[in-house]
Amino acid sequence: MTTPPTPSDSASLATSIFSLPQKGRTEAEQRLARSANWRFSTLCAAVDTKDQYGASSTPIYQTATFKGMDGQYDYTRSGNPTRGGLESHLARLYGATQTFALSTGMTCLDMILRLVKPGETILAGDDLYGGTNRLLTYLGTHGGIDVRHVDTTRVEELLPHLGPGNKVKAVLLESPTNPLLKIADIRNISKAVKAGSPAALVIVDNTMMSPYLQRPLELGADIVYDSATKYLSGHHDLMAGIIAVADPDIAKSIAYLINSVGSGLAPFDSFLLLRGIKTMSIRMDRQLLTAQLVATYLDELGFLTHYPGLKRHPKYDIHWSQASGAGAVLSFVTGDKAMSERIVGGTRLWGISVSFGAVNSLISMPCLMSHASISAAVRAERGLPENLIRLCCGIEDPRDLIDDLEHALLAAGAIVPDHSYEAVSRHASEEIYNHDPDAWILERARAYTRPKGTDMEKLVKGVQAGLGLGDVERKTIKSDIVVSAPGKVILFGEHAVVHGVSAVATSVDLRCFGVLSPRSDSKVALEVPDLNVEAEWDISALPWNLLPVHIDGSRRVADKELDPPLLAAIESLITSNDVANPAIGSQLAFLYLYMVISAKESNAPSGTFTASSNLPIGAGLGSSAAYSTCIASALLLAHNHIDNPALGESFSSSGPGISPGDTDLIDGWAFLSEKVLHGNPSGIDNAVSVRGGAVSFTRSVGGRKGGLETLNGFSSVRLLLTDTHVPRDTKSLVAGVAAKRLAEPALVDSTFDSIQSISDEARGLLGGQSHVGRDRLVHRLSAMITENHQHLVTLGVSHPSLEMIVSATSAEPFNLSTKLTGAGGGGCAVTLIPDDFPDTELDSLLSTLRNMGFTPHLTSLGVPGLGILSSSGSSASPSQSTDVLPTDEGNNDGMVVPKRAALREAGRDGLASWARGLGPWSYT
Ligand SMILES: Nc1ncnc2c1ncn2[C@@H]1O[C@H](COP(=O)(O)OP(=O)(O)O)[C@@H](O)[C@H]1O
Ligand SMILES: C[C@@](O)(CCOP(=O)(O)O)CC(=O)O
Repeated sequence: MTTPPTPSDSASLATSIFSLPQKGRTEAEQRLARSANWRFSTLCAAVDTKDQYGASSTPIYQTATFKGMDGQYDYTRSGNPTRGGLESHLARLYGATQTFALSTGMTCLDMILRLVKPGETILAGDDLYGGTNRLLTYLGTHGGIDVRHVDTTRVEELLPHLGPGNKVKAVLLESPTNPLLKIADIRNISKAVKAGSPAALVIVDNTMMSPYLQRPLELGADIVYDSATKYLSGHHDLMAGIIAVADPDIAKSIAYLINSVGSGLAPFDSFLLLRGIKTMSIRMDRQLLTAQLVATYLDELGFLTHYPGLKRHPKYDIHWSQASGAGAVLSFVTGDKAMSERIVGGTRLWGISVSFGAVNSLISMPCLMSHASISAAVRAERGLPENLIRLCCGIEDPRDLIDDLEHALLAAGAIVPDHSYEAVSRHASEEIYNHDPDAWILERARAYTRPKGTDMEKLVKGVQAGLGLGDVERKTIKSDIVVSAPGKVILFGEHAVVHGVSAVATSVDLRCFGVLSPRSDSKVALEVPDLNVEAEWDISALPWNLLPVHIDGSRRVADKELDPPLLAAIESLITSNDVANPAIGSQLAFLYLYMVISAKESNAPSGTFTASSNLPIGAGLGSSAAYSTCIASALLLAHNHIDNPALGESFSSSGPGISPGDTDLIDGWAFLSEKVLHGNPSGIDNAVSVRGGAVSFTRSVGGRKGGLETLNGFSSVRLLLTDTHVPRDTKSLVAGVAAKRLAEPALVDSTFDSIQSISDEARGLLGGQSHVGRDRLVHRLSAMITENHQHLVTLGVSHPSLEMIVSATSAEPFNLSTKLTGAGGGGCAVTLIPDDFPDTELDSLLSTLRNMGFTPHLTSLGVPGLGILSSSGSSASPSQSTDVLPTDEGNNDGMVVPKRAALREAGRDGLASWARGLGPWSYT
């Protein structure tokens, strides 16, 4: 590996602004003169601030106008002291006569290209940033400008377009290019253009380098621009662009345009940018070091890697003759688009995002993201591989970045362990890193090899062989399976329902969402960001020998009972140090279902299940049933035990998407998962979550017949759900009621009888056929809510926080009826809101509850049950495991991210719109 020259060794800056006369200088001018020999880092940090109070940081002049007739400033569109301070600071960094700070890098290009008139020609590179390409295309089609793309890595390609009679006004270059890191010889191109077309302007987009590493004005360019959103700002907290020019006449024309259009940078952003610039060189030093390590690592592993810091880069010498660093962006080719998607989706520390230059490291697939606005045909023509991955290094510890990338490469099957390699100890590895990072990275790369061939099956086998699994043929999941299921609110009958009493419940518009995505490394993984769960297991390390003999994997029936030895064996696999109980429950339920539904090791697919929910977890709204429904349905789909509506087997846009037989099967397995989580659940939660709508549910107990009846009169009822935020555990509350029944059978049984009468009346009133008037209906429901709550108090499952809500809502002026819902002991309360309850009082009730520290939710009731995504995302091929998300960023027309990552990142509030944007769903 070559050690590139450090940027601080670079030649001193051009000094046009330092050539002031010696005599009669002010203090500021003297300082400026002395600074002529300062090195770049010093110049970055030493900002000259002119301020009446001597502020050491440039103040923000957040004003549109300035008073008076003869001051330096009058209107911020034309000039502003904060922006002016930034611009003079930048002029020193760029070695420019003048710089301009604008709202984005693209605005810079827009201003510059307004110097080109209709009929004139722009010669532009053929591997340009997608946004540049888009603007050039627009000018070609709407501005009457002749835009020609040429390979700017070859000076001779430009020559035929130059010379007498040509109308070339602008030659637009990037070096290195983005994302292929091609190098243009800026010095020689500038010379050739000056000789052939003296009127033409050489314009360089310097964003990939920043003035720290490359200053094209010193190489003969006329205009340089940078997207300051990248390295100059460094924090991705602002957007800005900089134009730097040497020739005062060009500066005048550009100043005229900026003032006319009003594209100058706002004062606050100018301030932020100035602050970012002060640390630019130290940030970049770390970024360059990491990029060199990552590029060497990928290169050593045998990936075609584009980075001008690699000695074998075809234009290595030219690059280092004009720049003092290789930048923090590199790209590499895997040869397989689906594999690239898996790698990108498999990283954690590398954020999936467009842009670069910030303190955080980023990973992207340019063809799907930053360069999506270039058509696939043009991308192919310009040699931009669809599977190209771009990495933008930040300032994190390079060891963590390599760990994360290595993990993703392994999980994607892009590399496999090399068994001939004898690993050094972790301690030795750290020692090597501390003394010689270059040697360390070579050592890291030696531990792996790339599987031969790019064919998926070979890759899977290669991974398995690498993990010592010989020729085990695993079942594979073809592509992402995406599901969702709602929570529920029990209106009457909780707890009693466990003992055979009927209960009345409805689904609520808060859901759990799950994505089961394929992997090819013989591991199964669970990610539940809401509970900080990120766990993976080697499939071969699961206790397959303990599977009960009756499980053979071919049955279309769910197990009714848990197998305690199997459950205990799974429990022992879950590391429980410092993980909260909900996290353990979610892993147990998943792994248990994963094993019993797979039935045998060879049938167990390698995949990652990711779940996230906008239901409050453990608050009595059925979060566990929604989660259980998601895992059961996703696993059944992976095994083809139920029809996949995405494949059109049972889906029609008008008919029901999921058949009644499949619905019952999912419900059965979801119930088993509920048993893992709760011990002895009644089954009402999963019944409602799977089927949606509203139901009256009776569990079959002691030979008595159970049943499920749909209720259609629910939708008209308004309910308020209030979360106390008091945590509780359904399993122990249910067990507590069972214990009370043993201790006080007469009291508990008579309470159950009373609850049964309430549920019976509610079923009659809400079944849809009741002829009772509206007022009477609401009046009866209110009375029954109050009564049912008292019975739950008798059963010992209320909580002071719930009683506070009951009192607050029943007090004047509200006079409303409230009960706990679900297991109680905290969790949520439900309040009936009559039709004529005034909005003003509702607002006042909501703020009363909030002031008490509770969170009220008004949600829709009786919503659809289990949903399965029917769009391409869950069908045909692994390469479709991504979402196109609309984005406001001007860089691209649509950002594509793996579904799993999108789900993780949607956040509680973004889940519903993420799911809506995915495409059509089939519901039970
Ligand atoms: N979105 C989720 N992802 C993973 N596990 C979950 C999720 N929601 C619930 N669980 C599991 O279910 C348990 C909560 O169940 P429970 O106490 O019945 O609450 P709820 O009344 O909300 O269903 C959690 O402790 C956790 O183990
Ligand atoms: C208490 C119970 O009746 C309802 C479940 O309540 P929760 O949503 O887990 O709080 C238990 C059950 O029916 O399984």
